[in-house]
Amino acid sequence: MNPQLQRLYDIAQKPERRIVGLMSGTSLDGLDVALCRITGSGGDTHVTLEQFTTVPYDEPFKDSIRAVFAKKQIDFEHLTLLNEQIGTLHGHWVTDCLRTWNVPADAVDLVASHGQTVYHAPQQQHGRAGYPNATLQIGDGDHVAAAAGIITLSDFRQRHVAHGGEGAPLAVYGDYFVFSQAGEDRILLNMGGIANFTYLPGSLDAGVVFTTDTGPGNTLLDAYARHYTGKSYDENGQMAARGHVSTDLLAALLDHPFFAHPFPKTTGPEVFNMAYVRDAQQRSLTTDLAADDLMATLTRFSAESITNAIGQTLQQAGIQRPRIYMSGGGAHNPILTQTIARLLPGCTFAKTDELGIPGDAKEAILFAVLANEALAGGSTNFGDRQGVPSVTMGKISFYK
Ligand SMILES: Nc1ncnc2c1ncn2[C@@H]1O[C@H](COP(=O)(O)OP(=O)(O)OP(=O)(O)O)[C@@H](O)[C@H]1O
Ligand SMILES: CC(=O)N[C@H]1[C@@H]2OC[C@@H](O2)[C@@H](O)[C@@H]1O[C@H](C)C(=O)O
Repeated sequence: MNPQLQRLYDIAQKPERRIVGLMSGTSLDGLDVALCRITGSGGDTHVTLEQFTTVPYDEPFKDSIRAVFAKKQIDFEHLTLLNEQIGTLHGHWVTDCLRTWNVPADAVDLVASHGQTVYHAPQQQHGRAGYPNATLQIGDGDHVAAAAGIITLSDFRQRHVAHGGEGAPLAVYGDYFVFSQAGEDRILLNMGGIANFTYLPGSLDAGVVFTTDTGPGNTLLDAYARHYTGKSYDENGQMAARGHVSTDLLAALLDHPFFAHPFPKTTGPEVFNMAYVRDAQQRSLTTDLAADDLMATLTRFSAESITNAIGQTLQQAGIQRPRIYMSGGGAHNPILTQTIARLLPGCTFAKTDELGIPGDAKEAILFAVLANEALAGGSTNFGDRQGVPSVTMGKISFYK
């Protein structure tokens, strides 16, 4: 037998696994690296976060990714080169982090690598007859494994798509396994570039767990902060706080087929980008809006699209007063979080940090949990519903 197969078999049988989760999201701020200790699987999963850091991307690297990111037309050679380069870099950064943390590579069982989404194309978005849901992540897992010297699971989204999903949100699985609490209806709201949420019933019934993207989180705020100030985001919502919301522009921003499409649904910067905002400004005759007013309106747009989606879900499911746990970079934006709280007066709010998981680390931890489930779990039945197929995910790369 291939000794690596034996190693994989042994890892699957261990009472406790050490897994490094890697996530690079739509904000392109850097690679989130979470060293996790995981016991159990499925509803018995228990995660201890041992170490966490974000390896920041420098500007040339961000620009290099932006050249192929969420664009219909790109330089295909550049995409091909990036697939290998990102995998190798991510693998080396794992090695660097482990060295900093004084953890030898052979004390780690697995790397769980999300890669970099470069194009997300659910059917409801591309609308092309005869083509399925599709999504593309690059940063090849074989390169991560070879550079880190650790067995790697990667490319998690494809099996979700192969079983009828849109390839996202995947957080629902980790959220259900790690954060479900008997007796408390919970919403786990993640505000990254794109926002999404998971509804976790206090009944713990996997068959009614629900998830969807809601639209933009920070992606438009970041794009315009960069445009106006050269900084990568509107720190603490300072610009938005100075501005006034344009109700005309807000109405135009909310007037898009994505928001009318039934749940669950996913999206990305392929739709929510500066061209989207410019189009809404033209339709609402607000092209000369001041920078602060535009930021205030875009922040309100993110908040309102999030709360509309949560509000509709609560109504449909007959849920009264859930507790909402926020995570992702948007949870650091007080204008965004205060607006959300104002728009959902029946709910109580906290951060996932209160549950022992730092909000900035949550998505990287999620992929460690998915890798754990691929090896040691797989028996949870989420029912035969769109959006949460009952599958495990991740492709295996040996390191030699
Ligand atoms: N202090 C802050 N004030 C305002 N915004 C902040 C602050 N800190 C972080 N952010 C926002 O959070 C973003 C990073 O969020 P995060 O790391 O969750 O995104 P991501 O993982 O790339 O996204 P996705 O979940 O879409 O993949 C920043 O680009 C910024 O918009
Ligand atoms: C295709 C893709 O990469 N989608 C991301 C993105 O970022 C947030 C939102 O859109 C979410 O659907 C997803 O990531 C998280 C980790 C998820 O799958 O749950």
